[in-house]
Amino acid sequence: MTSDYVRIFDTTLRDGEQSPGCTMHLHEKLEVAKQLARMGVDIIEAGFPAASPGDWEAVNQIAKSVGTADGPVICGLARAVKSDIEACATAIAPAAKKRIHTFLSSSDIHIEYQLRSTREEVLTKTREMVRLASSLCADVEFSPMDATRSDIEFMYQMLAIAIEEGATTLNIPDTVGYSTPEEYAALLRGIIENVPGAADVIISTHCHDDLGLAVANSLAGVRAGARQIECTINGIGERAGNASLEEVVMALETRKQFYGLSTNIDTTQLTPSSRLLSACTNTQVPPNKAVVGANAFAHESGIHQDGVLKHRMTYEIMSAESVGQDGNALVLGKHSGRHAFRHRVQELGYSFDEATINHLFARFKDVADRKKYVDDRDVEALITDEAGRPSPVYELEHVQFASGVNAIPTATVRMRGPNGEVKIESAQGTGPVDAVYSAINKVVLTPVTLLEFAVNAITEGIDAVGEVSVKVVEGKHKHVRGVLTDKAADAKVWRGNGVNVDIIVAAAEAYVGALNKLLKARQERLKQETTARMEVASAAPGVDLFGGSTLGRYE
Ligand SMILES: CC(=O)SCCNC(=O)CCNC(=O)[C@H](O)C(C)(C)COP(=O)(O)OP(=O)(O)OC[C@H]1O[C@@H](n2cnc3c(N)ncnc32)[C@H](O)[C@@H]1OP(=O)(O)O
Ligand SMILES: CC(C)C(=O)C(=O)O
Repeated sequence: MTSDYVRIFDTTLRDGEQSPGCTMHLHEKLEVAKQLARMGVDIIEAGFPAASPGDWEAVNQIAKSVGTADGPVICGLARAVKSDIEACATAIAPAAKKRIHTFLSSSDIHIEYQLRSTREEVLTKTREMVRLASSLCADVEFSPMDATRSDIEFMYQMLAIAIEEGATTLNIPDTVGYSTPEEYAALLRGIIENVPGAADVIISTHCHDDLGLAVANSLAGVRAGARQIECTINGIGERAGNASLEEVVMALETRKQFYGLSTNIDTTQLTPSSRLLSACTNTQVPPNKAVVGANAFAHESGIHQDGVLKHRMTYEIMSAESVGQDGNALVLGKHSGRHAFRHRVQELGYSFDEATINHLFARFKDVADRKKYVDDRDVEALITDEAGRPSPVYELEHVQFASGVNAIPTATVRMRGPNGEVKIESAQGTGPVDAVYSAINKVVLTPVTLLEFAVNAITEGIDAVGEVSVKVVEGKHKHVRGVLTDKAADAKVWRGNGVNVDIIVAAAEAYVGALNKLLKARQERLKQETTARMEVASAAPGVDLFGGSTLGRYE
């Protein structure tokens, strides 16, 4: 039975629940079933009623509350066993549209070892049990379990019997995920061509992912004429799982011209469904999971980000919004480029000239080299740090330090001074920060008092960016917990901030920042004093113009 419509048969609540650790409580199964209905699946396989009273109850509740006339078909699974089929029939009874799905192995390995039976007995059982199911429900699906490892002629016989006894859907399971797309397509074509009546029933795919081919096999199946795909949210299921619903649906949707097929799925419900299931089963969706993974629409590398900023479709084949994700994301990291960085800075509400962007970008790369994720707070921290920084008197070009248990904390700094001169100094200290500050003091030669030193982690995690803020005053003074106690109590306090993944480097940057502000202010003061003296000198020749303190004295 071919048309251009593919039924989506969701088995999250049956095969999906067979995933180790994915068992759900009744209320969770109900919630998931409601979401599946909202999303527009055609059939919900709600469980295996004979498995336990709890599963019977879950199937029955779903049949009652989700199996409405305009809702999905509610299906239950049953072995080719009378009591299983009867339990299934009673469980699904309240649904407006219902289906019994019964199965029996067709492969010799299953028949001989698992069923401890014979081909003849299996054919008889198929006839009796499909007949029973059909007597209880008009809509019957039959699966020859382990179809892809079965003798093909024998399976044809089994399927023909199932059709004769009323099966309306033939599901062809690749139970152990053994098939390849070409083989699976050939298998389905063979069934449609060779099994009497097969062209008049719905052929269905049910593929497992043991070789990572479940989605590819399912798609090959619909190319070969299948019009039902059995699949699960997030691809959960026995062992490596089933074909993932979101992947098959989006493959059909995105490649509509190629497949020429449609489904009833509201694709914007894919991510909400994935998240609901994830919460109910307490399992994380891998970030790189197609369609619903956190990284499915995240671009980290500069070339891709630049492309996406210029035109989304350069690197996206579907939109994040079309599958219910919040939107795409340009994730800043060490592979990012200037375009993405500038874009993020603008998104954060800042605008800078090209030179500043380039400077910020260089600092960002430095952070990104040492940090796995650079988030908005990191970028904001860099911007704030940059904005509060006057053009430096001293530039900290290099800082290195050594510290440890029973080690003498030692630091070396290389700094460029106001006239472009480079100075290198080393010092020891009580700890690495003290050693770095002592080395900086040896370069700057400006007596100061450190009033406050505070460390703050701006972002979380072991690779977080740290911020150090310091307060200094000019000269050597006494203070108690940052409050000056001597005659300089009203001295101007200079603040500095440093932001870096390395807290010692952040401390060095903060200190140099505060010193620069102090020295800059003094330069300004001196300039004003000089201008005033010049004016006096031109009015009274012979006066000593530079009798007071000078910046040069400290250098
Ligand atoms: C590929 C699939 O996903 S198939 C579905 C798998 N899902 C499940 O098994 C979940 C629900 N299952 C259960 O709760 C239990 O297995 C039950 C209630 C169905 C059966 O439990 P038990 O009676 O204790 O049997 P157990 O599970 O140990 O063994 C399975 C029996 O079913 C038989 N069996 C397996 N498949 C079928 C079948 N399609 N039709 C008839 N009998 C079958 C086995 O041969 C075995 O029979 P045996 O006891 O005569 O040796
Ligand atoms: C019951 C059948 C359809 C099954 O789950 C399988 O064979 O994998």
